[in-house]
Amino acid sequence: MKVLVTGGAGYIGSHAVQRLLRDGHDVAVLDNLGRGHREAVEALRASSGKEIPLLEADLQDRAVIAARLRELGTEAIMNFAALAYVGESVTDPLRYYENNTAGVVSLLQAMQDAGVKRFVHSSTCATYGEPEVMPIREDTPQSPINPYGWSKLFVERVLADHAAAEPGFAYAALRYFNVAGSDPDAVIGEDHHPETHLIPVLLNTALGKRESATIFGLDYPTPDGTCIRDYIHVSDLIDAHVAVMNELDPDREDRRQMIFNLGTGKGLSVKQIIDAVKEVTGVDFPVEHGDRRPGDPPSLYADPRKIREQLGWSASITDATTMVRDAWKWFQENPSGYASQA
Ligand SMILES: NC(=O)c1ccc[n+]([C@@H]2O[C@H](COP(=O)([O-])OP(=O)(O)OC[C@H]3O[C@@H](n4cnc5c(N)ncnc54)[C@H](O)[C@@H]3O)[C@@H](O)[C@H]2O)c1
Ligand SMILES: O=c1ccn([C@@H]2O[C@H](COP(=O)(O)OP(=O)(O)O[C@H]3O[C@H](CO)[C@@H](O)[C@H](O)[C@H]3O)[C@@H](O)[C@H]2O)c(=O)[nH]1
Repeated sequence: MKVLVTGGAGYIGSHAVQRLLRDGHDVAVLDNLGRGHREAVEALRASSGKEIPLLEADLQDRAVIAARLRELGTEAIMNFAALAYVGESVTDPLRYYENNTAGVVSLLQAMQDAGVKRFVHSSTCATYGEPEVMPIREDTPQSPINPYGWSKLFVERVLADHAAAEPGFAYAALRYFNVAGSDPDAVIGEDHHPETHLIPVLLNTALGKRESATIFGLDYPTPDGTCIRDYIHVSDLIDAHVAVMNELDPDREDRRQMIFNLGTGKGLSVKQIIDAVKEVTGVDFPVEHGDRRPGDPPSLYADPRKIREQLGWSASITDATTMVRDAWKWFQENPSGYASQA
């Protein structure tokens, strides 16, 4: 298939590009490089020997994107482009609604202009907010607790309404839990600025780039007092995207709208992740005990049954050690991250 990957210069999107190329798809990238890395696309070009056209554009450049979609003959879009800092979304909500919500509306209009019918979208478990009952099912009520989560939930609504009005359109909204790990061959990796995600923060500490790491809260109602999350390896996450994209079919009622959680179903605590990072890196870095981070629910993990029952897909990696080991390889080989920092 001819696939456009938006946000393809970012962490998760670049892994999608890599996998789609390996599967023989014709892949192009759209990214405004605001938070992505040209070097990620260059590394993929070098390792694959493929050209990988990079369209440096914003989701809201409707006319430019529509023209490019026609030119490329694009058949499906995987959309990873978004701003994704919860704290920033609280201080600058309009930017999040403009980029993450209005941006996707504009992208859908460009798709409509160019007649592209298949859309796979990055949603998030942040759309559920703080559910009282675990595990989280797809029909668990969605009630975000920050503008980032709302900006993504609004897109789910836009997609449902658009699909209802346009029978030729098929989409998936995939609600990711905590994405972790990276390409085991370390061609590409995870490089956010600033970095706030637990595993890369710990790896930076193991590398000596930070003096210590901090556990945000040890008084949660969990077995070891630290927060529990559902970590899914980025390779598994992308595997699910490919499975879903292959099934999307505007002509089949049961394949026009697919909404799935993407997690392993297994909860891991912050302390368990720290133990895995210390074991994999062999570095006993200092860990401080800090206060709770506002807005962090004690425990979030998926019920991953729906995608297993409907598509036969489930995550193959459920242990923290493998996720950390793969991420660590890229960190060791690229201690300063990608060469030019976005
Ligand atoms: N990392 C996680 O654990 C996680 C969890 C749930 C959902 N998600 C979602 O997955 C997606 C990818 O996350 P990531 O961690 O790879 O983020 P990332 O910041 O590494 O990648 C996002 C990419 O999108 C690009 N981008 C952003 N807005 C754009 C716009 N308006 N036009 C063009 N390009 C734009 C950025 O330059 C960047 O390259 C996001 O939609 C995020 O909300 C991530
Ligand atoms: O230095 C740190 C960083 C994180 N944590 C804790 O580690 C857990 C995981 O935190 P983090 O890696 O920041 O992920 P989340 O806050 O769970 O959010 C991620 O996962 C969400 C979906 O689950 C996405 O929507 C967000 O974009 C993404 O940042 C949380 O309990 C944090 O309190 C620490 O204790 N210390």
